[in-house]
Amino acid sequence: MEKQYDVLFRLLLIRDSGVGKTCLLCHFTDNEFHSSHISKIGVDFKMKTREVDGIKVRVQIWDTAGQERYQTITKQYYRWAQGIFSVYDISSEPSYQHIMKWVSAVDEYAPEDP
Ligand SMILES: Nc1nc2c(ncn2[C@@H]2O[C@H](COP(=O)(O)OP(=O)(O)OP(=O)(O)O)[C@@H](O)[C@H]2O)c(=O)[nH]1
Repeated sequence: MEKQYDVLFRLLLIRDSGVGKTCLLCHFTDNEFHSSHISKIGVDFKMKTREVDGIKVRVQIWDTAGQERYQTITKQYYRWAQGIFSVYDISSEPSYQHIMKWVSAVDEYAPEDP
């Protein structure tokens, strides 16, 4: 059977509820946009594979719930992420201002060099 990918990257999307993390991911993987907002429970992921210079690169992107009540669960996923995207809503100043809260969480739970 042909190898599906040569390298795998695990990436994570974090930050406040409703900033558009799920939409960003759906657009990247499926080129879709959903106008409804159903708050995520816990975590979910999508994958996309692209060939770069003859190497099949798969990205597995984990989408985390932004609501405070799920933070205990979602922070468990920081530790094995190779990259973390900090997403905010450009039309919401508070969502931008919360950056320090999320940076502190990354410092605490992610590996040294995510
Ligand atoms: N106008 C506009 N609306 C957007 C955009 N991105 C997301 N939305 C809307 O914002 C709302 C929230 O988007 P989601 O992607 O569900 O937000 P989320 O960050 O995943 O939310 P949680 O799952 O609660 O953490 C939805 O109603 C989307 O349709 C955008 O680029 N433009």
